[in-house]
Amino acid sequence: MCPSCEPEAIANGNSNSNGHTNGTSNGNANGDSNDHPGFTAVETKSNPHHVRSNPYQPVGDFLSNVSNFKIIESTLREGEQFANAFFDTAKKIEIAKALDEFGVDYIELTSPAASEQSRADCEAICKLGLKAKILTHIRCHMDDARIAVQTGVDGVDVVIGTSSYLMEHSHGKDMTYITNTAIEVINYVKSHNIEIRFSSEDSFRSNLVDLLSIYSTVDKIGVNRVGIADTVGCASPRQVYDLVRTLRGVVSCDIETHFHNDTGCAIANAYCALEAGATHIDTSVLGIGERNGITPLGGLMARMIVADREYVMGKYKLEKLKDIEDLVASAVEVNIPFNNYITGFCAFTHKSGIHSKAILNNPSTYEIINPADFGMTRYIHFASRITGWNAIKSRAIQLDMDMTDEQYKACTAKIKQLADIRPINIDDTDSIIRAFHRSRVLGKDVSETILAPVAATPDDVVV
Ligand SMILES: CC(=O)SCCNC(=O)CCNC(=O)[C@H](O)C(C)(C)COP(=O)(O)OP(=O)(O)OC[C@H]1O[C@@H](n2cnc3c(N)ncnc32)[C@H](O)[C@@H]1OP(=O)(O)O
Ligand SMILES: O=C(O)CCC(=O)C(=O)O
Ligand SMILES: [Zn+2]
Repeated sequence: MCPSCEPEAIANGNSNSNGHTNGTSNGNANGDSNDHPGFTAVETKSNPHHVRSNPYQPVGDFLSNVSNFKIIESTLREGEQFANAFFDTAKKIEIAKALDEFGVDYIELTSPAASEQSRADCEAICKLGLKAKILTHIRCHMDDARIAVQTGVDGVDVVIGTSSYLMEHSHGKDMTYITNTAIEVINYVKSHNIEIRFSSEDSFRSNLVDLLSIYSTVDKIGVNRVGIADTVGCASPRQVYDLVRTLRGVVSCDIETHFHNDTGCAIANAYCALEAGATHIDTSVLGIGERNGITPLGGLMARMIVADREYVMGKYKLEKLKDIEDLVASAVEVNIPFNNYITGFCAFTHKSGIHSKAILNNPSTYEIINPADFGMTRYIHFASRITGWNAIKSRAIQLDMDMTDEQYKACTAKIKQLADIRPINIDDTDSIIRAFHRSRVLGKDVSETILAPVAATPDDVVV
């Protein structure tokens, strides 16, 4: 974050120019994605948000788990499948501890069959004594199962593809073989008193009868969970709802769901799965995973806090989200996207005059999420041609420059005059406010030194 955007610095009017010319930076190669040039942290008249009855509140449904779900955090499994990911042992431990502190229910780790170091890391994380249960993710194969149960994990997630694509081109096995092997692997893992989940890879391109038949079989032999996976990201929320609701009527065990984001539905699909009765959602930090990844932890939190704030706030340490995202972003060498849920640099920045005025009166007007719930700050952007006088008034008051409403409006017109010529920043706006206040309110001469930095040409700004 740039020094000029520190809330304290802004609140006492000591903002510094950082050389940026506008407030629409969307991050750069230096990881400098949190700049807020021209923005100001604001105290609003009503902060925190008003709680009003919400006409879009989830429809009451006794099968819905929108207010009672668990997170299987897979940054250390699915996330390791992200193109840029390499986590050494120390980094895996740091991430596992951070996720545990955040409050995720499960942490899923790469198969110990993947490599000797993967196995050793799995053992090391199991020995940390975290509150979260530790899972590892294996193929539906006895060789993998034998290694997994020796690692000290609390549970094993078994997966095998059931779509014709995968049965033909990946493992080459038919449903009879899959069912028999699944039964053998499940019974073996269960005999070690370890949690067991059975999942069909590529569920949404699998035959529905095949799916329900194998889930019913594994449910009867006592799996803890079955999993539905949208491996290629093809499912729509409605398809998810239908499949999960159907499955809910077939099995009595928990239902885990896993959604890839190829078509941008990963969060919506997770939400619909919960509405339909799924119990567990797979996430990864920033959504990292194969291709463009899966349901992001932060995005899921954003969605769920709107549905049931009390449940989410009571269970997860939301103020730790940004640190976890920074940790993972740096480990895999990416920037946090400018439009990231909750933590993107402009997630709580209000720019247009109409929005800013209403936000200053009551943040619920244009915010569905209270940034303070995540330890984040709300900003008003007040350095552009679309800034209104209410925003300028709030900035002037922060700077201790009281004026009449007519003067604020005239001052705003001066700011717009310059902003029509070139992008302006926080210093430009502040200089105009100061110069305007000095000349119009205090009746003093405005020296060139005050006007110089703000003017595109000496005649641009005349107060
Ligand atoms: C959709 C997902 O994300 S599933 C999870 C993906 N995770 C991983 O792949 C974990 C990391 N993987 C690895 O390290 C390796 O792939 C290993 C160790 C698992 C296997 O490595 P290799 O033996 O070299 O095989 P390779 O990776 O080339 O091919 C996968 C093998 O698993 C088999 N296979 C694939 N999926 C499954 C499955 N779900 N259950 C059982 N076998 C499977 C394939 O038939 C193939 O076997 P074969 O070519 O030896 O007959
Ligand atoms: O095990 C699962 O349920 C999901 C596996 C996976 O990553 C996928 O299918 O995309
Ligand atoms: Zn996946």
